[in-house]
Amino acid sequence: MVTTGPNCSLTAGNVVLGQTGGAVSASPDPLARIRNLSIVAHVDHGKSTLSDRILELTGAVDAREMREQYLDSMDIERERGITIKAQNVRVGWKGHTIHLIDTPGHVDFGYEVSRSLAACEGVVLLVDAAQGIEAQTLANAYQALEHDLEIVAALNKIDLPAADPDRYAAEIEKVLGVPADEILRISAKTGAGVAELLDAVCERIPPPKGEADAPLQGLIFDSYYDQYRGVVSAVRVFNGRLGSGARLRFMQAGRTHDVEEIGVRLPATTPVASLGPGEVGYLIAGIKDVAEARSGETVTEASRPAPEPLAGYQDPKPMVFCGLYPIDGDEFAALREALEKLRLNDASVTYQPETSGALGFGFRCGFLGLLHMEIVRERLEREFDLSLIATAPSVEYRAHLTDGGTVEVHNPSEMPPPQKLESIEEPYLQATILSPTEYTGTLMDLCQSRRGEMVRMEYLGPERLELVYRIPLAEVVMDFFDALKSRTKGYASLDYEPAGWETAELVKIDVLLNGVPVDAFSAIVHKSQAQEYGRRMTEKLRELIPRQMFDVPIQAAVGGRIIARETVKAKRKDVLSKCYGGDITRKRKLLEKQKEGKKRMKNIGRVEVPQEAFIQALRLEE
Ligand SMILES: Nc1nc2c(ncn2[C@@H]2O[C@H](COP(=O)(O)OP(=O)(O)OP(=O)(O)O)[C@@H](O)[C@H]2O)c(=O)[nH]1
Repeated sequence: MVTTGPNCSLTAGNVVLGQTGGAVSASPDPLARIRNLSIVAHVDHGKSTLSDRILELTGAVDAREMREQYLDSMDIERERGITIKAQNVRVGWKGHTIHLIDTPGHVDFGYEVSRSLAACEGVVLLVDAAQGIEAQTLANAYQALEHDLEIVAALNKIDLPAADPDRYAAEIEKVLGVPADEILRISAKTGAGVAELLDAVCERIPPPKGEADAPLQGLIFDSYYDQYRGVVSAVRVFNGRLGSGARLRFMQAGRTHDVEEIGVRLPATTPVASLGPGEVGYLIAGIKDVAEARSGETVTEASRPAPEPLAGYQDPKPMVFCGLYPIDGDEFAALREALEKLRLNDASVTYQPETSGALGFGFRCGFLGLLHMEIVRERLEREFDLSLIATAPSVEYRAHLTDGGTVEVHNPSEMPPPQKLESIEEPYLQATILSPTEYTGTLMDLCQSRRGEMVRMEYLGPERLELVYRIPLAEVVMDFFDALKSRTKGYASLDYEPAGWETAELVKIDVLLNGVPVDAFSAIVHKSQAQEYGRRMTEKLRELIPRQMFDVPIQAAVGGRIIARETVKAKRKDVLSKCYGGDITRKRKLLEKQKEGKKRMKNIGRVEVPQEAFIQALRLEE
């Protein structure tokens, strides 16, 4: 398993790391030798690999026991090779104590990135030496600058034959203003240059500032639920001292809790008596719900509270919604229980019960983004052993009514009828795309076909381009990312941030089977795309719905007007006609099978629709 570094001992509440480690309490200025930093990088540029190498090099984890990507602990993270939950660990390097704060790499978790950065004085900006700057590199660099952090830039993967560090160092200098000769060159895989990187971190990133005697102000920047300990939060102390016996006030949630344990990760969790200014560790305070200890919370002492919380708290708001239904209707209670448990760990998921004529009882769930949605669904299926149908993802709309009221619409069924509607607003994003210049035309085409408006176009070098578009979120949640990748052979990268609301001409489409609307297939789309959506959905359903004893019309309608129609022709033969009379056991088997299949049929407008048809049809966008 894990060792806690060479000569690790506990003194006076602070962890002192010997040999390579730095003593937080031994120095005259306890803050001078602390460095708090985060490694930020575009996805796959090697952040986790570098974290692993640093753990190994500083002796925090024994090389023999090193698992790949030590800090990514969730199964799904490991399989997908992405980091979802921020982790943080304390290591020692040449007399310094370094807190390494691991930030999530995906845009869906942007707010968590921002909170993690608020706990740091600097970042290591890692760039793949064979690919150069990508969209998230820019987003990360801008965020670091916004938080006023020192940027230590490093080109990674210099061991690759395709690496061209000189070229990309020049690119970084031009685009981000970091002098090329200050950019480190490393290989997180072989370990080359990693020691020099740690030296540069200690030299260039400033130590934290803070008042030990002031009232306590600690920033919670991550929380997860542990089934034995309750909520475990990552905390960075800014002022005062967080002591193990304290009664804490969570300033935003307005709750008081007693500290059960505080400690640091080396990376093994190691309790300490207190954490002083500039220090990073974990906090357990008998909390049962992560919503009470969200990222961005400020903790202070109940007996001597700080006059105000630290800046910048924000409630994460779901951006993407979908209905989740158990394939087996009997699993509804199990799904509710699973969602309750999952939410203890992930306060950003929202859910409320809903009923669908076609799919039965389920929940309308809200997510931070598409990847978040996929992860939650996968965790529900995997960790709670459920089989689920998800309806097409949608965004939140604001419907302004003729009587002056406003309704938030998370589901096509909540859309007010056209005669009551004054206008509808939809959420927009500012999307930044980085791509080789040869794809400029096809990318502009794509953005325009998704109702995007160009904000800016800039050359980052002779062969690379930055495109910035304002684009409706609804257009991005569908399959924008896949389309972007396939049109550019995977070379373009995307980052985005919320950019307000705009009025749009949106309509609700209903899909009718034999004259009966099927709520699961309703959608809100832009007027210009209604025809296309209707045509595709009806065509797809014609293929998926088995023939019945009569003709089945499939129609798409907008406010009572039919915009597309297909027909499933009546069948002529029944199943038994295949069995030329003779073999009775075979006939029986066939009838049994048919009965089995029927159990999984839904009856809509006298039409028998197999469960599978719903699943397939809802995959329309893939
Ligand atoms: N050749 C080579 N490959 C590397 C190096 N560093 C990382 N890789 C590989 O690059 C891939 C991505 O590395 P990760 O460390 O998972 O990247 P990441 O930035 O943590 O990715 P996310 O957690 O998804 O943001 C993996 O296959 C690594 O083995 C390096 O220095 N050289």
